[in-house]
Amino acid sequence: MKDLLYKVNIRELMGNPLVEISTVEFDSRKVAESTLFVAQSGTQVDGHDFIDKAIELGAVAIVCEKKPAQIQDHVTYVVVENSSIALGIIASNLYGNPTEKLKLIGITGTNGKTTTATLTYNLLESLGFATILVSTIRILIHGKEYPSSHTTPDILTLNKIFSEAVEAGCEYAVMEVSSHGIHQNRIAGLHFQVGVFSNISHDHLDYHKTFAEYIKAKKKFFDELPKSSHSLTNIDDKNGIVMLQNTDSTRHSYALKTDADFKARILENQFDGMLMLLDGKEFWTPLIGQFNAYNLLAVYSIARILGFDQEEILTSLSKLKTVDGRFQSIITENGIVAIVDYAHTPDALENVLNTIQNIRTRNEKLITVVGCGGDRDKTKRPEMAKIASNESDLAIFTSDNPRSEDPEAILAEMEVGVEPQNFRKTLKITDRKEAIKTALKMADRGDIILVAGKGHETYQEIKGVKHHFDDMETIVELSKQLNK
Ligand SMILES: CC(=O)N[C@H]1[C@@H](OP(=O)(O)OP(=O)(O)OC[C@H]2O[C@@H](n3ccc(=O)[nH]c3=O)[C@H](O)[C@@H]2O)O[C@H](CO)[C@@H](O)[C@@H]1O[C@H](C)C(=O)N[C@@H](C)C(=O)N[C@H](CCC(=O)O)C(=O)O
Ligand SMILES: Nc1ncnc2c1ncn2[C@@H]1O[C@H](COP(=O)(O)OP(=O)(O)OP(=O)(O)O)[C@@H](O)[C@H]1O
Ligand SMILES: N[C@H](CCC[C@H](N)C(=O)O)C(=O)O
Ligand SMILES: [Mg+2]
Repeated sequence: MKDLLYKVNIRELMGNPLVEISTVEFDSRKVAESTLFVAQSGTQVDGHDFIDKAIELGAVAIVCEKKPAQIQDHVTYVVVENSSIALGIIASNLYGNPTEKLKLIGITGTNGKTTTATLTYNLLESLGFATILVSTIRILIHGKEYPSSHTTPDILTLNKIFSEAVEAGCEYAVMEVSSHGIHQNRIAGLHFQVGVFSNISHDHLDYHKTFAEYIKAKKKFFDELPKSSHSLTNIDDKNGIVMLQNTDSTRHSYALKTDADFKARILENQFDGMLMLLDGKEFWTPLIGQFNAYNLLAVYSIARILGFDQEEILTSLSKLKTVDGRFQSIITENGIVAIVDYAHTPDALENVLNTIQNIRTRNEKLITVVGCGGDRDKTKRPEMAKIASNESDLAIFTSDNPRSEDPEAILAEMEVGVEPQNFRKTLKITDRKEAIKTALKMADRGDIILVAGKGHETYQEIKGVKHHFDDMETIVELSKQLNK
């Protein structure tokens, strides 16, 4: 117990500090013999209410913020100011402080985290360095895949997988840092070498309540970076400079539109790739769209900050392919261009549609199939419907993951955003497969179908139940069936 508490800010300790601990848990349902249980207050319940339950199941030590009314003699109690921060330090001690042995890069921002993190991982691996990736889609330890349940997992899981990465010989670690993760101290105690900010726009206001609070959550990540680390920000974003205002780390910037430490420009943008001028050098990439120019520039800047050579980075970077469900496209037998993209925020949807607008000839139809997730920020709904109907020749509104909500009610909230002149350009088809089928039926050779919102996801959650669903798979299957 004493070893686990090293560097924890203790207010009061009752009982034996030398008690033998077998494992640490923050969920009473997972407690077994000799567990140290950390009670945290949450968004649904308060972990302090489960202290007795944890002791019943075998907990021998408790870390908490409030001293329980009933103290049990055989149990050690440690009162701290903030138990989720204490949990971060304990988790790191438990697993031998793995992030001190890795060069850890954390990426935050509303959009582009998965893309930037995955491309950074792919770049480092292709440069010959064993790396771990922690992302929304998957966790990869030097090529070995593990499932991922959150964008930023809890701090015990993080330390566990980082310690496995150290064992597997990894030198670098790349992870997505979500605003929920920062706010809930899921990254407490991690030793970051580089912190990256991509952008901030409308999302998660159901959780953070105001945009100012959302910005504050993201900024906290940079405020807490140590002096020895580096921070990198996109200064084309209105809040890019704000993020680094109070950081002790060494600051770096990137931009397409303004002067910055790392600069790039798009020279040509087509459906099969982009020609860019990156830090003064011409460079071809199969990735598409301005948002990917930002992502690639961020990856390049990270690699430069880590000390890699420009030529070496560009050679490997130009070989990197798109990330699953991020502007993933196919051309069907009959020449329809179908694009699957994870755009699930107004900003992302606008970016993807603008990218398509910039490349298309306008002799073809653009059909967008899109929905909005249930139990998530409701203010996104009318905005996304407005953007889709404005920018497309036809917008089909359908279900994303309704979760516990009524799918029809979500669609009704989306439709509020459609401007009167666009009414005739919209359709509402609740069943996502039917919606995709209709889009395919209405498309002819050369037309473009964008299926947005679910990207790589392989399920659809309706009334709390997850069913198998894969946008790309559905498109391929239906286009064959319909001879399209
Ligand atoms: C709203 C939210 O973020 N919730 C996360 C949070 O749970 P919570 O604080 O609400 O937990 P709670 O249910 O109130 O319980 C409080 C405490 O009591 C404990 N407890 C609870 C019940 C019990 O019987 N015994 C017990 O000990 C819990 O373990 C917890 O420590 O902490 C949990 C453990 O880390 C997370 O699994 C959980 O994620 C939920 C499932 C979730 O859906 N989160 C999403 C919104 C999320 O985090 N998304 C971001 C990405 C967003 C993005 O950028 O797009 C992510 O990083 O994935
Ligand atoms: N740099 C960017 N700026 C704006 N939009 C982007 C950017 N990169 C990607 N997008 C758009 O946002 C979508 C999500 O991208 P990505 O999965 O990389 O973001 P994320 O930040 O990981 O999202 P999440 O928070 O859901 O994990 C993409 O499918 C694309 O439409
Ligand atoms: N990480 C995001 C993903 C949203 C993806 C979208 N398909 C949805 O289900 O709303 C969230 O949990 O808000
Ligand atoms: Mg992500």
